[in-house]
Amino acid sequence: MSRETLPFPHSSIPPLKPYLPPSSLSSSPSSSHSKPHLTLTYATSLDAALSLAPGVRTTLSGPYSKSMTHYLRTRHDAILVGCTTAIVDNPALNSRLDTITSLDQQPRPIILDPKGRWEFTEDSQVIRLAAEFKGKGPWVITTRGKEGKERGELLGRVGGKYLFLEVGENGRFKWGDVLGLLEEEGVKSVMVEGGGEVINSLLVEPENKLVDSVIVTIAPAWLGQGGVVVSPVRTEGQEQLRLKDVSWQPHGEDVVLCGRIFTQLS
Ligand SMILES: NC(=O)C1=CN([C@@H]2O[C@H](COP(=O)(O)OP(=O)(O)OC[C@H]3O[C@@H](n4cnc5c(N)ncnc54)[C@H](O)[C@@H]3O)[C@@H](O)[C@H]2O)C=CC1
Ligand SMILES: Nc1nc(O)c(N)c(N[C@@H]2O[C@H](COP(=O)(O)O)[C@@H](O)[C@H]2O)n1
Repeated sequence: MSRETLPFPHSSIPPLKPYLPPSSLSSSPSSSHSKPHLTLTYATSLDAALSLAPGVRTTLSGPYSKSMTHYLRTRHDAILVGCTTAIVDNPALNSRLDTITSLDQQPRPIILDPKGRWEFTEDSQVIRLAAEFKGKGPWVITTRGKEGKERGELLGRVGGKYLFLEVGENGRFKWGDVLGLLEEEGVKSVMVEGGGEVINSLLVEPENKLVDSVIVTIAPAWLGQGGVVVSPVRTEGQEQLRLKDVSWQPHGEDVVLCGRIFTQLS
């Protein structure tokens, strides 16, 4: 798997700015007690697919939008994915921009793993990169009793840790609880990258007050049926879920769509 460095995407930055957390958020310890800024960001095909199939890592972004995503990673305190993504993609979850000079510029990887399914080892990308100081040690959010002792020690050795939450009846964490926990841990901004279950569960949150901005890379490809798709369950009243304050920017062959969520009656 290629782990090349990526060029800093100078021209992408001005149009992204309105959708990003203020740069002072990360560094200011005094701006206390507000929910972390949440940016929902992912790459999709023309038929709303994130990947060809549930267990398949699929490249959608071209080089220009990929650099943009890696810039986004530097602009957030944390980057969050579901455990299936961690298991099947073995992601790095760091920023590989050629301008990175210190670990402070890297986001904290956060993995939602309520059942302790992610069997990471020292060979897992995110662990290896943390050991090499090319990324921060991951925080794994799980439920009490699902953590592993040896894995906890491994996390500790690379600067990561387990965090604990209770799940609701659906076996998932409440997003408000996840953000509350991250706020307690001093996280002021988080980019949620996926996968499908994470994104779809976030998009059906009542009134969608948790997502501050949405940045989606749309690649000029259809993946066909059977893929992991972004398609949230419609809520009572058949509301459309739409974006407002929308902007579109071409990035090579891809388009990057930015906006903020609002709901509208059909
Ligand atoms: N194109 C893109 O930008 C991205 C693509 N992907 C792709 O998505 C696929 C994986 O997506 P999915 O199978 O939908 O899995 P997922 O990555 O969303 O993980 C699902 C698991 O995360 C946990 N989870 C999710 N929401 C939770 C919540 N609210 N509370 C507690 N735990 C929660 C659960 O254990 C659940 O089984 C992979 O094929 C991956 O390659 C993943 C990220 C981005
Ligand atoms: N922006 C974007 N474009 C794609 O084409 C993708 N497949 C993804 N996937 C997400 O990025 C993670 C991989 O990150 P690393 O390159 O390993 O750091 C993957 O796990 C998905 O979250 N994203």
